Amino acid sequence: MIELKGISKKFGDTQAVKQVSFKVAEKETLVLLGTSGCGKTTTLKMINRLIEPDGGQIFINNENITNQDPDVLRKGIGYVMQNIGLFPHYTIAENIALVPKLLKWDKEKIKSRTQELIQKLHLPERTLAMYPHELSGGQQQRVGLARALVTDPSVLLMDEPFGALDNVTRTSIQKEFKALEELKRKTIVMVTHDVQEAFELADRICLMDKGEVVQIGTPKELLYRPINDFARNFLAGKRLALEFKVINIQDIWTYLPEETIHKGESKSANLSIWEAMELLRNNDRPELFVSGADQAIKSINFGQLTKGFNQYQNAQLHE
Ligand SMILES: Nc1ncnc2c1ncn2[C@@H]1O[C@H](COP(=O)(O)OP(=O)(O)OP(=O)(O)O)[C@@H](O)[C@H]1O
Repeated sequence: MIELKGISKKFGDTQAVKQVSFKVAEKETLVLLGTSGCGKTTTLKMINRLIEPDGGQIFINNENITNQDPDVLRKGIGYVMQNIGLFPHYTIAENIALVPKLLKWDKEKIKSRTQELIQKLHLPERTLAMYPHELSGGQQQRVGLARALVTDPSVLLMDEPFGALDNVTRTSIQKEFKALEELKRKTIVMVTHDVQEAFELADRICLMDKGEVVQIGTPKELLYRPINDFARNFLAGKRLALEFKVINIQDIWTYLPEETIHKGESKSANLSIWEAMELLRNNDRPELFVSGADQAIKSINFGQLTKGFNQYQNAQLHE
């Protein structure tokens, strides 16, 4: 659990962070979202004391971090830096082994954990002997993640972890990231300026502006209950795409046709509207069978899907 209470930081005359407070529950992913310069990175770096706040308090697992030795604190927190930050003159294996060596792990333990991680992150074995510049951006990003995960810390801080990637690589790594079991056990604070990415990966989003928190809430809360014009305008232009990603079949269940009997294969109602549309687009048949709570099955076609979604959307906006 991470808790920030009234955290502030000034650089000269610039109030980079002003009275920021939030709580991140165990195993939750909180995404700090906002335009460039709004104080996201400064906030993140205060959690591992790379920057010291001028005021306020930070607790990790109920312990005030100012009472901890910063080096010990940092060794216990995984950190994925902006622009990856691998050491250019160290091999990939050496880059991953940095913190385990500081913690005096024996060679065998480092080797077996490194092997485990590169498999999970789909990095070819031969990359271990290579240097960062010999790897693609996507591969470097995976190494950055491996380095942050190697000691299995319960807390992970990620600063624009996919920022250096082109759109296609970015989308595929985001998907893998979401599916990685190891990350589901972690309490994560992640920084991004990319709205789509925030909505894809966050349990809750902390929207920031000019060093202050504007709104903290689930993706659905930000979409349907924006607290002010800034929050509303921040999502403008991307609303529909975000709704397709955030809303799933279970959400619109009551607006879909009656249940049916079907013995064959069916898809889970956890499918997002977007995923359901993709499946329907690539389906041989015009309908898709989805199974909701209590194993109830519904058959939906494209028209029924969009109608159900529109009804759900109207209900949200007029609630
Ligand atoms: N070391 C520093 N010295 C002086 N000013 C700084 C320093 N670090 C950050 N700032 C200023 O503090 C403000 C917040 O910066 P910060 O890097 O936290 O924003 P950000 O939201 O992470 O932006 P970006 O996405 O561009 O990294 C900015 O105005 C920035 O110029």
